Amino acid sequence: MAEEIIKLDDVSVTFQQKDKQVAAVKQVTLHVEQGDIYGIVGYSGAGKSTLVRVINLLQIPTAGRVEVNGKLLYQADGQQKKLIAAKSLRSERRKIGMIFQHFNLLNEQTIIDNVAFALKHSGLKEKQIEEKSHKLLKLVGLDSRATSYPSQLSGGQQQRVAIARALANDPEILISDEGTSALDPKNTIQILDLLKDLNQKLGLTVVLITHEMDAVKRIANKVAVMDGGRIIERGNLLDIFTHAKQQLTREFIGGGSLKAISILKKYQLGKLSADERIIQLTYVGNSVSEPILVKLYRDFNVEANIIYSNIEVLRGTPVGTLFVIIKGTSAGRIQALDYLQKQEVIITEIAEDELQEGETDNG
Ligand SMILES: Nc1ncnc2c1ncn2[C@@H]1O[C@H](COP(=O)(O)OP(=O)(O)OP(=O)(O)O)[C@@H](O)[C@H]1O
Repeated sequence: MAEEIIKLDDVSVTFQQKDKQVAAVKQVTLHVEQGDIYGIVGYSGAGKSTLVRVINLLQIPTAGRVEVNGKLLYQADGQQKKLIAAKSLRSERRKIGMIFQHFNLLNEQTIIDNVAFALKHSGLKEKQIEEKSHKLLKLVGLDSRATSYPSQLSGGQQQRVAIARALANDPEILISDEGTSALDPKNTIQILDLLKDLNQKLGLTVVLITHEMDAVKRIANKVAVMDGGRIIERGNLLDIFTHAKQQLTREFIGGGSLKAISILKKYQLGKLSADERIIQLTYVGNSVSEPILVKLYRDFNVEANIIYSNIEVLRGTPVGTLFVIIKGTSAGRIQALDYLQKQEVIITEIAEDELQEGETDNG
């Protein structure tokens, strides 16, 4: 197991507003391993920004423990609160880069000066700062625009500059707080791919806050879903994708399971006879579908009717989902599932009550 570079334990953040308290983060424990691209998704107001601001103590928690890069930054034991000294905090913060939705560049300064600005307190000489700034701009593919001003660049290019600036002090961690939310789809993909590239090239740990699951599907290896200040579900991307337990997680994942369940409900396909079951088959990489289902019939006398099929790409790997009704004797069905498991197909049985309560209409 890689080293845990971010350890938030039992962290709560409560804001005091005029006449009420807002519990933005409630007893959240989140451990991020070095080299992770950890996606944190949730609707607006779920507490994502507040939680990640705790990582570099831009937000001091009300309770809990914060350890980053092996250093204890904050700990609250009852009324006793321990906060790292201001000077050490400044130096620890340099190891944590951050990018935001609105880039936050200095508009009256050139691109290179925007990057150089972050090196002001680095102890480097002017010449070295200039060299390093060029190197950083090269890393994000923008060295040729060094003397341009932010307004002369596209949104995607401006975010690249912000990334170069965030990397100026060679951080171990990069936090992206909705870093692609203001970008069009093409620029979003380019920025996400750049983050993945930096993760691989530099071993940079990335914490990716977003309300767009597609961003997470493209680059994250782990994901946590936040709702009402809590993490309601977490895990590695494929597990969450194939075994989401919470309805909200399924809403975020979208695609496969929600659509299939809505079709099953709409056409009342969930009303099964005693020898039928609905199963979800998920397979990674290689294609399954027809030949395997034919084999179920031939070898185990189990019929399989496809209700819904879908392919998604997770971190560059195609992942197929099939919803099928299988029909056969109990023994035949057991053999069939056993066979599918041996083909490395992930099997999830869909409980009938999931298909009967309430209505979903997701297309
Ligand atoms: N400085 C603050 N003072 C008072 N309440 C705050 C403050 N910052 C955030 N909140 C409240 O805390 C809750 C969580 O906000 P937060 O910004 O962390 O959510 P989020 O999931 O990041 O959503 P968004 O994407 O809209 O920023 C919200 O109810 C918000 O109004």
